[in-house]
Amino acid sequence: MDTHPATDRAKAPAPRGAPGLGDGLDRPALSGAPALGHVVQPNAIDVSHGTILYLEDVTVSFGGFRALNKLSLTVDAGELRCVIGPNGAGKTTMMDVITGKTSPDSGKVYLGQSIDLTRLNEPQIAQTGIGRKFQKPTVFEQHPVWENLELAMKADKRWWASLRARLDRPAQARIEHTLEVIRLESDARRLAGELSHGQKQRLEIGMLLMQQPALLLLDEPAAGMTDDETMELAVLLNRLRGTCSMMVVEHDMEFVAALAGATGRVTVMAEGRVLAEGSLDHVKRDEAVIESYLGR
Ligand SMILES: Nc1ncnc2c1ncn2[C@@H]1O[C@H](COP(=O)(O)OP(=O)(O)OP(=O)(O)O)[C@@H](O)[C@H]1O
Repeated sequence: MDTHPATDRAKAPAPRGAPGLGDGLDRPALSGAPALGHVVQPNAIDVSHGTILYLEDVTVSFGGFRALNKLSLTVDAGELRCVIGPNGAGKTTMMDVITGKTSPDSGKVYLGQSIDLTRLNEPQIAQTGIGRKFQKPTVFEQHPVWENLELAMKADKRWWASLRARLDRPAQARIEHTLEVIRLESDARRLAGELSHGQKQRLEIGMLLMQQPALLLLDEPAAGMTDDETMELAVLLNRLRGTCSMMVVEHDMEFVAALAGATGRVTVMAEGRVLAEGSLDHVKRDEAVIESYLGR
């Protein structure tokens, strides 16, 4: 934490304004990440200190109630971070703050070293490369799977210049590659509305991937899935490691175990702050975590 501009401004002062925004062609991307291997971003999010997301002492109050209470947390570039915690711990509120849906009363929220997210509005934050998936899948049900991905790519302004009425070869290749990643190759021509819940969830993740996010926020993506669908989703997210950084809020502990493995960091939130952090084994043994969340 002490290497971040929020605490070490002499080394790398955070610029004023909205860095990396403007004509929609210069959205920053995580430097070093292949982003599905298609577009090289001219302006990378500065992850030179290894941090993609930095929250320090973030407080959000609703009336007199503190949903976030001096929350401090960092996510490393390329990391897949699982966040768990009891109902009302502030997990969704944290994601709302990161994406600009909710403004914090106080605290620092940075993407990389220099992008102060508290100075940006929701659309600007989406342009910085933060993608968010809500619990319920939102796909275009009346359109085929392929078109869903195409529409998602066209929503990304950087592609307007290169996308004509017909997709050029590189654009088609991106869609084909994403179909393979989300394992829906054989469903490309089916209407999205005909897909199972698990397939729709994977399609929506694919739609987010078409926008080449640097950081993906996933809010209970396994909710409502069968066991098989849940494990297939875990395989997909594990495959995305190195492509983008991810933060996954989840209650399903088997899913969390499949994502975190033996060494992945898990954050436990309670009462608007971090209660414990470390490997899944570590937090499972933490007395405070057992008390407030996991039970005996
Ligand atoms: N807009 C709001 N107005 C008032 N209170 C709110 C608002 N949004 C959230 N809260 C409260 O803030 C607290 C944290 O809510 P939040 O949804 O962030 O928790 P959570 O950890 O995501 O819970 P869950 O696991 O149930 O989704 C809760 O007590 C909730 O009732």
